[in-house]
Amino acid sequence: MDRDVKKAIEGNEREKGMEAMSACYQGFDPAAYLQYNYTPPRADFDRPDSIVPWKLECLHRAFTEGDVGGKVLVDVGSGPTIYQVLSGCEVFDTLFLTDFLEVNRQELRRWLWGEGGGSLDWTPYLQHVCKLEGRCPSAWSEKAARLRSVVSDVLPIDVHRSDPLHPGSKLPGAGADCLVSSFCLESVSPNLDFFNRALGHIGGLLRPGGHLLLIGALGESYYMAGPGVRIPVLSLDEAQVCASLKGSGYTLVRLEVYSLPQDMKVGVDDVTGVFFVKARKP
Ligand SMILES: C[S@@+](CC[C@H](N)C(=O)[O-])C[C@H]1O[C@@H](n2cnc3c(N)ncnc32)[C@H](O)[C@@H]1O
Ligand SMILES: O=[N+]([O-])c1ccc2c(c1)CN[C@@H](CO)C2
Repeated sequence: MDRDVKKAIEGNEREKGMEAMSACYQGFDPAAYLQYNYTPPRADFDRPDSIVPWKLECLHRAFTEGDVGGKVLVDVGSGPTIYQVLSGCEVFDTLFLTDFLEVNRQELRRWLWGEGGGSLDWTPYLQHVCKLEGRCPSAWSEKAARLRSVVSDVLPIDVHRSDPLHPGSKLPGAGADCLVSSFCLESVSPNLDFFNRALGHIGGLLRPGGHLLLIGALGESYYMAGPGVRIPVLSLDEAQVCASLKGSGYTLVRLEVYSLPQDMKVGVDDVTGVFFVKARKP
């Protein structure tokens, strides 16, 4: 087949895949998503084996062990959540939160700068991270103020575009010093080729020597993002995650894996594990 024709077909196939995934996300319900995943048992701060405390511990350690630093932190595919930057906001003074959907960007703005506060009370999260930092949990309002003071903007993003951030919103300087992204790439990629390309696209936002903190689902094929809103997920295992990072040129610093206890399987997805990766872009 003629090379140009093949390329056109491939390009057309990619566009169709992106359109199909975008269509899935039109029903995304931030409040439901938060209820499904960010309330007990998955977010039970009295249970050492709960998923969210595990994620917060991984992030706290990664941001505070001394090798991560700079000015700009970008969270890729923030969704309606802020937990993923509660440690990073103490290290960086310019943060960008990003998401594909306006409903999620609105949810973030409501918590950050709005009156109503948002769909979830993040106070227990702020208190828990204060404890991890050796601070009194009552310092949670100072942490909230810090986060609000360093978030520079809430930006649209599409990881399937070679330049994921819209042209107008260029990052300052040579790009981000650190990227964090949780449950995004595998949840928006129809197949492994999309996943690997998206990993490459977000890598373009990161300066050489910068760090990537990636949280994701293992063994997951779908998740519910609202009543009747079923979103397909690329099912990954640890070996594939490591292979994709290597293929994207990263140096793996650490991979940690959480296996879900039975009572963390609450019927909103079929996830079997969660990975946490700290990697460095050479
Ligand atoms: C499973 S949610 C993860 C939310 C949050 N980071 C967390 O840890 O719970 C996946 C997110 O990816 C966003 N998303 C969907 N398509 C995207 C795309 N093409 N590029 C970037 N983000 C996308 C969705 O809007 C959603 O907020
Ligand atoms: O347990 N959790 O903390 C948690 C949080 C978010 C998500 C999951 C689990 C599993 N599904 C993903 C979507 O692919 C979203």
